[in-house]
Amino acid sequence: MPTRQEWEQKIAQSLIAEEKYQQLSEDKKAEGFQGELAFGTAGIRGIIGLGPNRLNRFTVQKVAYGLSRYLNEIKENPTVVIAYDTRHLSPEFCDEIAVVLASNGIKTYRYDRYHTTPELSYAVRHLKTDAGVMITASHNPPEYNGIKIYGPDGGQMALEGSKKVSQYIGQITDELNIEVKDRAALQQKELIVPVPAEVISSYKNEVINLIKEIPQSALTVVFSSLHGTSVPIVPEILEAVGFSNYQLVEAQCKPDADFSSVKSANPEDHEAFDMAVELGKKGQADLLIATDPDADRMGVVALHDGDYHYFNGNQLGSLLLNYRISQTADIADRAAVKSIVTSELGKVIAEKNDVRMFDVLTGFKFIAEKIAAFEADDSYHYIFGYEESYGYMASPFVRDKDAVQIVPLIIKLASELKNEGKTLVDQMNQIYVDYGHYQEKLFAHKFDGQSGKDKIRTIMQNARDNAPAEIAGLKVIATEDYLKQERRDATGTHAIELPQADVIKFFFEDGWIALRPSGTEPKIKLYVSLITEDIEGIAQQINDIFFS
Ligand SMILES: O=P(O)(O)OC[C@H]1O[C@H](O)[C@H](O)[C@@H](O)[C@@H]1O
Ligand SMILES: [Mg+2]
Repeated sequence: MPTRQEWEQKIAQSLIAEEKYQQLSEDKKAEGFQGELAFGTAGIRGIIGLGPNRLNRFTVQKVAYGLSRYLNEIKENPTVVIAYDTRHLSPEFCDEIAVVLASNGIKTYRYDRYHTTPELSYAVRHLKTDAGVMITASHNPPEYNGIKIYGPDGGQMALEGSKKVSQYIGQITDELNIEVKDRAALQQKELIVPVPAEVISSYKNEVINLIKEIPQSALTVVFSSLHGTSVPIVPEILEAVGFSNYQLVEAQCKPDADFSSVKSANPEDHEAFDMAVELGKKGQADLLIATDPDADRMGVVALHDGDYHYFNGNQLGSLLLNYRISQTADIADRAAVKSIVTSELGKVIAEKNDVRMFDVLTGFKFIAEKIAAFEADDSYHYIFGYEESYGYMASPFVRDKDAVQIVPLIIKLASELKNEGKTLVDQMNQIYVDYGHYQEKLFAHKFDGQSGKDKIRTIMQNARDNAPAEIAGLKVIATEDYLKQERRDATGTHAIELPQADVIKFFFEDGWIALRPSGTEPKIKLYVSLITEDIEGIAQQINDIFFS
């Protein structure tokens, strides 16, 4: 493996600005050489910088070369489609990946401007390529970028495939000298070609076909792309389905790799809505909607009794699931899919409406796998999938979470409610009455660097070794350890039929908590899902037990 000195001698070819690198502290420089980038929940994600543990031209070429080795092993003349978001170096990384793939004989389609992650998922399916690549770090801070890799179904590559790609990447010993051919010659040979325009229009038509028409109402909306990829495509679709009562947060709807107007371009964070709230208040807008930079996550804030109410991902998922159930009443054998750390409320709603709810591990790739399984044995009709992390998918013309199809869907629901004199908050309260007052709270504790990784590991180990019989006064009636793949309850020990994952769940009479290290950010997460009137109080007590 190249030494740090060899890396520093080639900084001019790394796409990393030398003066920026020289301004870093020695510790920060050294972190770039501690370890290597690896697959997480959603592809490979890392800080842009110099070294094998950073995103730069050489590590991006290495991932591309590993992918090309994998694809050439499994397929004659494989093809790939690549898209990129509005982050730093996304277009440049897209170029580098296209050249490496094409240099290894792989025909590569690439978009010529930024596009959303759901459009990439769709392009894989529409062009029938063998893989897809999306250059993005999704909701992560601006100093990150990343590579999401997709399989032929348009879902993020499943564990088995990503393991093989990782093995090929690991076999590359000299990432500073990966051979590539001349880009112009590759384009000449049509080994690098633009994504046909009809792929873009065909995706939009699929969304329009899902939504049909948004009923006229007095509903008004403020929308923000948080400097990401969802503008112009979301406004174009809203106009196409007859909705023009929206205003864009203009300053935020311009691509900006520094996400300058927000502390974090993540709709999970309430501050991401600050400018939307300011604009919304001027005209008493009913809904404030924001998507994350690659437009696979959506957050919503609703005006109710004169105040703006922030929904969490579980609540939005429950509202949308309930809506999809009402929209698909004529379909038999319906199924919905959620992650194991997503609220129980969705399961109660589904099963009380004769819809089967399936639980999968965190990661939309597992929802995509479930849809593929339903199609393979024609067992169920998928109507909705979601995760508490603000990711939803209604119609499976894509196989990843898709904020572009969900924004018009939530507007359509809100518009229908508006005509009944109701808000999304009224609808949420009705769901609580009908199915149970499930409340959720998420604590995400950030621990950076290697010491942070060690601390997270200790917390998880401690929770396993000292599995409590009671937590904050709640009796533990069952424990699920997804690393051991076993559930323990009063009836004994049972196997968990899901792949291994570093997650522990403690169950109570009225809900559960889960502990899980994040796979996209240096965080450990505590998820609380309980029927309670005081989620803040009980959740804080539980958090203090594990994190004080
Ligand atoms: O909790 P994490 O591992 O950070 O993942 C949180 C979310 O990150 C990404 O958005 C993935 O696409 C989601 O599937 C996942 O739920
Ligand atoms: Mg995202």
